[in-house]
Amino acid sequence: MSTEALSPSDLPRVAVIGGGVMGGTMIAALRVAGWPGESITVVNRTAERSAALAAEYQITAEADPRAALAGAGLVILAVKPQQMGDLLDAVGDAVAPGALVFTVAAALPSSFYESRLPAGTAVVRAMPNTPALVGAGATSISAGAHATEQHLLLAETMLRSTGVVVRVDEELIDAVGATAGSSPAYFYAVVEAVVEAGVMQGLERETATLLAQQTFIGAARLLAESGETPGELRRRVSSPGGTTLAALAAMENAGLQGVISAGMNAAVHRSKELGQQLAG
Ligand SMILES: NC(=O)C1=CN([C@@H]2O[C@H](COP(=O)(O)OP(=O)(O)OC[C@H]3O[C@@H](n4cnc5c(N)ncnc54)[C@H](O)[C@@H]3O)[C@@H](O)[C@H]2O)C=CC1
Ligand SMILES: O=C(O)[C@@H]1CCC=N1
Repeated sequence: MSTEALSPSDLPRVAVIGGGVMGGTMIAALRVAGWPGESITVVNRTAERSAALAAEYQITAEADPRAALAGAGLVILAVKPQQMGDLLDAVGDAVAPGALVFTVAAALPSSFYESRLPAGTAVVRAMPNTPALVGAGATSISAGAHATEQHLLLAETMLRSTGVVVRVDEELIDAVGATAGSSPAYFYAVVEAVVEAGVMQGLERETATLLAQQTFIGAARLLAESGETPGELRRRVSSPGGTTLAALAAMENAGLQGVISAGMNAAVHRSKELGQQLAG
């Protein structure tokens, strides 16, 4: 399965099981990467969502996961970790010989899949994030026991339109989840907090929202396009004896770094806890 040389007609048929936020994002990635719509089948618990994805991406919606899995060389699993065991117990035996199983679920180790799939099935675990939908994602991939370089290349081919992709050892995937998978939510929470504080300082909510959103988008673009470190860009905002240093000192006194570390520790802890609970 060499991916660099694959033409669209050679790309494996794909079954996407779970068409929610991340399943939809992966379908978008496949289409941008060149997979023809007719080679992609989505199975979702609610038929309305499958039909909406089928219409948006010109793919096939299927109610029966076994029918979708038949002949699929790439299987994308995008259900919640709590839903994965039941799914694999019900249809894992229908995964075609030689297929790559690509999973985006947090918490569950590749051994969880390998023990529920036909012997020797290749598994690649990914930890994507929602900005993948706009080509600005940050995703890690990790090989399971039977996944080869060719399988990782296939995963990278699929993800190439989604932003940055890094390979990590599976033992680090919980750290990636805390750093990248969950991070968009921290960011949105900070934007919300800045808007609330701006309103408390007297701004109209609409004005505070416009200013905060544009500022964060602009700051992110400057970080991406200037080539400077976050520290250097922070210093350029912080005039000696000025307002920004007063704000940053007050935030640090209130425990900014500690709050972020505590949040990320909680994300890693929850992932390990969930993995242990579900793996039994
Ligand atoms: N949302 C995010 O930012 C990220 C999510 N993930 C992972 O992606 C996975 C999916 O998460 P979301 O897309 O956010 O959840 P979601 O709830 O939006 O999507 C899950 C979908 O799976 C469907 N589903 C459940 N059981 C099914 C079954 N047996 N057969 C077919 N469809 C079934 C549900 O109807 C739902 O549409 C999770 O395992 C999560 O850990 C990973 C990284 C980031
Ligand atoms: O919240 C979650 O469990 C998933 C994994 C990373 C982002 N969303």
